[in-house]
Amino acid sequence: MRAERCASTSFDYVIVGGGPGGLVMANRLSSNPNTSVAVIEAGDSVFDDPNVKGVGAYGLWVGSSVYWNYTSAPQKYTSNRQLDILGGRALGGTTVINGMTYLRAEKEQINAWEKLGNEGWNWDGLWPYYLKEEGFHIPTDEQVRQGATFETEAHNLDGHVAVGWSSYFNQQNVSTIFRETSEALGFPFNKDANDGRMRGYTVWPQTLNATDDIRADAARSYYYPVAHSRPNLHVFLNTTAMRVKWDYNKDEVVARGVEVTSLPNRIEIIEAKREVILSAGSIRTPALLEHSGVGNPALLSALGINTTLPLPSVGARLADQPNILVAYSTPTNWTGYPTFVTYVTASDLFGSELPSLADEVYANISTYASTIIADLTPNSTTLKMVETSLRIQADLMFDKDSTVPVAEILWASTGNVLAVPFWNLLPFSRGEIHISSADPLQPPAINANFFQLKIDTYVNAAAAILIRKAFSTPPLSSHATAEAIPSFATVPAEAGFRDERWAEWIKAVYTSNNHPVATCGMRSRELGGVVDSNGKVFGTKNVRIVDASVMPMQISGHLSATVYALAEKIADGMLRGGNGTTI
Ligand SMILES: Cc1cc2nc3c(=O)[nH]c(=O)nc-3n(C[C@H](O)[C@H](O)[C@H](O)COP(=O)(O)OP(=O)(O)OC[C@H]3O[C@@H](n4cnc5c(N)ncnc54)[C@H](O)[C@@H]3O)c2cc1C
Repeated sequence: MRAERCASTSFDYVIVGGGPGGLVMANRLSSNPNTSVAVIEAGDSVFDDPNVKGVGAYGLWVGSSVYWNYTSAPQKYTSNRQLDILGGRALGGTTVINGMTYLRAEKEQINAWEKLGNEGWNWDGLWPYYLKEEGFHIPTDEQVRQGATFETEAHNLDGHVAVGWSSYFNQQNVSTIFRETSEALGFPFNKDANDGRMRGYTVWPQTLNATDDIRADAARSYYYPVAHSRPNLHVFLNTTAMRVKWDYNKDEVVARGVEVTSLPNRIEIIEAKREVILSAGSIRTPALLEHSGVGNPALLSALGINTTLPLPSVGARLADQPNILVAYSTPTNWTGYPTFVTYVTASDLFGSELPSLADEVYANISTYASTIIADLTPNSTTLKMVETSLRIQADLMFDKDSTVPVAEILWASTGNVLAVPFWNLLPFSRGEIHISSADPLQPPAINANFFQLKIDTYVNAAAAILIRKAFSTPPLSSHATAEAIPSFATVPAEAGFRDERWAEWIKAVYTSNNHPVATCGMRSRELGGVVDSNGKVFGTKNVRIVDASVMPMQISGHLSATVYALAEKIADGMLRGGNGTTI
């Protein structure tokens, strides 16, 4: 199936980016037949691409054109390493290449969004939209025997995104091993981590159609089901937005459309009668704003771009996660596709050392904020703004009763390897994404400043130590032959979480977890927000952002479930009127 080109170049809503954010908006806004909607997507349709749609083909898209293959800026805290940073480039966005993990967030993390000045953005406010997005497939009896569990109240059977377990899950045979090991270590079995409580050992579902093992990407979920019945919804494929074009009135800047390029040298304006909605993702949305003259005036003028709207926080305060792998050799040949994870809190990781570590973190918050600001483009934010959000994050992590997971330990088994990718879910380090050329077709500079702050290394080191403990705990211990990565020669058994040998190894091997957020954060203006609680860009009359870039803080879940939900909430606000109403 293909999305068609369209002769018209004027629509009520022009949406840039066909990922989960953009396609939820397209679907909901075009539900009114009198409202015309255009989606501009740089990539192609991958509806029939076997390397995308087949669940068993995961990763076969590597080397194809369905993704943006960025290289990060040199990471100055890790020997200037440059990392691969990926993003989907197709109708469906990054959901056409992602790992299909469906995991939402911890309640208190979403509640914290409200503390940043976003009225109504709390767990209870987002919950109906988590349900609305989901079309849950109840696991088969065989999948239940293999470990799949769920709480009925946490799921909806009728929504758009198919969520369930594939037939590859049936072939795995490790569920009880990981579960019993996690329980022996004191982690409770969590029947369903999608209900806002994530801690413990859990079995997660995936965004896939369980009947036929087909990936449920955003296009398959929100666009193709309505594509033929909505002549008012148009998708421009292989079309790249270059900048927003403006009209001016006295108080606010007004978008009149988007300048795009499609065929070589073919440049046109797609006009927006009501709104422009930017959904190009955490990496490209801030870049688009900057190419449109919205951002830090000093940065823009250095590139010869006139400032239409000074908004220095655009692109600032990027938060991403570092991904690391521990691996053990095993005599068994493991099969299937396990989906098991243990979510651990700071208390789980640091035990009796938690109070002193928490004291250390709180005592250093101002220093953390100063370090972050010193690494950002000058004047993008203030000490108070950064300190406020770091303190909220510290409270989430270090309260003695906190249930917020700070690390994800993902149990994978394949062939003769027991692999355990893991990551610090909530690093304190912050970076930025800014354009470095006046050419909108050039990618921006992406700099997460990984391991800017020592506390981030401690969390990863403590998680690695916990994984080692798991491999010496039955029943897992009886299946592991030797530690292959990092090996006890590289990091000796006695090394604690503050040991420099952990830090050295972690910094040498980590990759980006590809979960960038907060580059156009939803926060009050006083706290350096780029958008308000309706997704509206401050100072504009009719530009909204609806994608992962508005998430003001990192979450412990994987991002797509929350991007779908936040887009559903913003769309609902627009359709209901009130503050979310468009002009
Ligand atoms: C390798 C990888 C694995 C992941 N695994 C998981 C997982 O297992 N589970 C999970 O929940 N999340 C996962 N994620 C993250 C998740 O998929 C993304 O966070 C989510 O898709 C972000 O949605 P978005 O709408 O913000 O942007 P995107 O999904 O990135 O969509 C943005 C779209 O905008 C288009 N675009 C960009 N610039 C322009 C332009 N100038 N003009 C026109 N179009 C443009 C892009 O081509 C893209 O299609 C993973 C991410 C990666 C990279």
